[in-house]
Amino acid sequence: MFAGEHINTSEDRAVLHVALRNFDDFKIQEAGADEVSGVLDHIKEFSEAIRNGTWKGYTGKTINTIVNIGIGGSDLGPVMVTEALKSYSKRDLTAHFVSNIDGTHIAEIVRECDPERTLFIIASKTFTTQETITNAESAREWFLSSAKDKSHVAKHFVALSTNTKAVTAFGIDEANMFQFWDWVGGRYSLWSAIGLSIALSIGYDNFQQLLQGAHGMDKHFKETPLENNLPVLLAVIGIWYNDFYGAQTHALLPYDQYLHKFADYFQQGDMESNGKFITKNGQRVDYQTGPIIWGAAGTNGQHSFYQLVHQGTKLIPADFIAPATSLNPIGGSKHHRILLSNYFAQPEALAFGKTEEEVRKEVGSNATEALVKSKVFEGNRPSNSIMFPLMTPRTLGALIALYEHKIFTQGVIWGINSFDQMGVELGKVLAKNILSQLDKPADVKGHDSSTTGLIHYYQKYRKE
Ligand SMILES: O=P(O)(O)OC[C@H]1O[C@](O)(CO)[C@@H](O)[C@@H]1O
Repeated sequence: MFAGEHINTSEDRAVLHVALRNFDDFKIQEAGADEVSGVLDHIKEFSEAIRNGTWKGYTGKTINTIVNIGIGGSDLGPVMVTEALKSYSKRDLTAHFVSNIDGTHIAEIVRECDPERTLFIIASKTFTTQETITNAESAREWFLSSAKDKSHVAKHFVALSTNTKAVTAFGIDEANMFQFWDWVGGRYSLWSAIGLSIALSIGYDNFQQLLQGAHGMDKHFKETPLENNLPVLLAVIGIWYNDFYGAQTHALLPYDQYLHKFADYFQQGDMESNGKFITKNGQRVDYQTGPIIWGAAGTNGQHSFYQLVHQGTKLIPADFIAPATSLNPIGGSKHHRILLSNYFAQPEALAFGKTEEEVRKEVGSNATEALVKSKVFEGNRPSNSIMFPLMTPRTLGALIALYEHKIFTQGVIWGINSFDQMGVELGKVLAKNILSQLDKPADVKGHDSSTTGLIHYYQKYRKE
């Protein structure tokens, strides 16, 4: 990866998100790698102009709302990071994120926007993604219904993409396009121009700190012997439970409200990378690959799904993640001490459980056998605990890079290509065909009876 070899073999591409946060440390030979700092300068200049109010909207007012329109890697990273670093954000610059093709998503967001003061950021590596382009067109329509004049689009729409031709065809000025390169995978793109909404929200200096933190983890990953290498340790522990103990899922459980989108983010990061049954050589694997990633923040999960984690029939390895210090130490950090007492208690309960003997002592001799058994915790349920001093941009950068390299290491061990995503294509192709058949029942052809029946039902009951 660091050498710039085309390890994304199916697409014949290098995988160089590490080049986006390199700071001239590693020598990387790949077209575009020397353009990274130029794009960072563009991000700096633009984010400062928006934040200090020198960039004005079409009526001369400053921008107070940004709307990132993107999906998958062009959405989840910016959403997760702006939430995680909200404490560092410019509070009078509201950030919204539109991703879903469901019109409700954009309709509800633009309700909260003033066209004179809103900047739309169209984030799409390919600039062909149906959801993003449709949402962007609707945003432009909404904007022009107030602004009237197409020349005003330049003040309110920018693009983050590798596809200059499609961006200019959409009507966005090339000067308002932030470039990146095909060696940046979508789910590894928050470090690139796709991070513009992050820089706008937390400021360029903090964005740089985020990159620095990731770079620190890159160096650790590249230079540390395997037995002390954090991404490698996480990777092999994960493989141990996945491949040798039959664990189907892996839970990400941050005890930090700011990380409430962390599991969503790594659902794509991990499952789109390692959800594959074919090796790089085209063989079908005869072992398990990527786990199902899921999770939720804080103690909320304890009051919903932890019952199954503690006493269910499934083995669920989990990562518990927490900062030692809260950015909101209200009540003299009363909340944080309670939160952390739970963060410490849960892995302990999972590991050591409660024996039948202990339960008997607790419930007394009058308790029924059924009650005794229902209170037993078998224990021996595995978890990793990750703790850091404080949530800062630098720490978050390192934390994200830790998981990125964990996923990469697992992919290498499983012999799969963690950097393509062929599995998302079939659904897209079928949907395109179905879209062309939705108008008339007579057009619905070539499907199984279930699909045909469903489309006919829709055609009968839809109201235009
Ligand atoms: O940035 P783009 O090209 O719009 O793609 C969005 C997302 O779609 C995918 O290609 C497939 O879901 C992701 O890998 C990617 O992050």
